[in-house]
Amino acid sequence: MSVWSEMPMGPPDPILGLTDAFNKDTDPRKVSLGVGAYRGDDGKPFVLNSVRKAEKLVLDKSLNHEYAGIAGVPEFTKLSLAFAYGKDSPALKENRVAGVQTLSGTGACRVMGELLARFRGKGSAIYVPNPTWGNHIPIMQNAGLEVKKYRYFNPETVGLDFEGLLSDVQAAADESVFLLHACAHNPTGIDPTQDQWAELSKLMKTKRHTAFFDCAYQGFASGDAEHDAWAIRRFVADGHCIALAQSFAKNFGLYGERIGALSVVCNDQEEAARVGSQLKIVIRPMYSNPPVYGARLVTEILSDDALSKEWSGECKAMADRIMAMRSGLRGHLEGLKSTRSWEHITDQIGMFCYTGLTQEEVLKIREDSHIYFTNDGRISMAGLTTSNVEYVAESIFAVTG
Ligand SMILES: Cc1ncc(COP(=O)(O)O)c(CNOCC(=O)O)c1O
Repeated sequence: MSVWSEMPMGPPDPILGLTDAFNKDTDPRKVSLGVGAYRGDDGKPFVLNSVRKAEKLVLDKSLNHEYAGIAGVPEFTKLSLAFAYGKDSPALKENRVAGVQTLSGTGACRVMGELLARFRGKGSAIYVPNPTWGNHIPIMQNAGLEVKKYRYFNPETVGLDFEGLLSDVQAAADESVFLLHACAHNPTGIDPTQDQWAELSKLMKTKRHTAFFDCAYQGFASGDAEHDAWAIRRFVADGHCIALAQSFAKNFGLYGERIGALSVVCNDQEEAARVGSQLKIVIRPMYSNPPVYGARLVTEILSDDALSKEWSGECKAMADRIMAMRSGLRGHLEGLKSTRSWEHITDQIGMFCYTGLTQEEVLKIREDSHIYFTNDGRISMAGLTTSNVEYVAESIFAVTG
């Protein structure tokens, strides 16, 4: 008998477990539409040329492998915040934004969860959209917060339930914390319009709520990084002291480098210094300090105008390919004279399409056609290619009519 003997087998992760099942499937027609990672039209992972150039630049510098500080590579964090808030952000110019490098977006969310539990109390609430990225819930629960849901998705219209969202924001106790997806909502692909963001900002100000933006797709949603940061910059301009999680996994294709950032807009420089010190106190005993390589790559790109421009073009190309697959999938389904409306496929934005398929339909498509996507009907659009999009449409049509 050992301390490990009684340990039960845990359930597979709903998203990553799907990839394992796909890998085991031997049917040649199989298609993986599960994990939210970009693939080219060849179905393979895509390394951006701008990243390849950054790799060479970093290599040529023969840098050492010393620890980064607890807060990470300072130049990376500075560039990351300017990327999100804008080069001319008054908040950045006034040095009132506390920022740290984190283990990608997941790490940023967890550090924020821990900070909130520490200063608002274990069991204090955080509101997340219903539905949200599956991992948000265990991240925040494990950090010691109570996860509450606010209405977000309307199954009837397969669109945003903005009235429901507003009334839940109104009904929450004053000074609540709301997690908001900055762009390309995961899993629905449905974002508020700019007018709706503006209205939400006003209401959250009245209620003195704190907005915690999770931004994992800046540039990848619309193809324009400035456009995708609109909500973040509007809230800051409206005077919100927001928190912001950033991920460079998807938009820079740096998934496995675990590069991201967490920042908090404060009232002044002195407050930012205090918040920064508390962020470091959370990080130090969690993982001490972050890996340097991803930070160096992003720094090379964001600090060089030519490389930034090249990156921007490549990120737009990724977004454009996804949009082409949206039109393709919708077009084929309509061409098959499907009885359902599939407009939402092209109305939605970013990595995912929330199809509105039931779990039963998803499992039948998986069974009959060896097409893998999550039980909630979410399709990772980057898994579609010009050679499989028709097959996927036919397989969906076979089940939905
Ligand atoms: C909203 C959101 N926040 C944060 C993250 C964190 O990603 P990372 O930790 O890789 O930066 C992700 C990445 N999602 O993962 C892909 C999937 O849902 O299949 C995300 O979607």
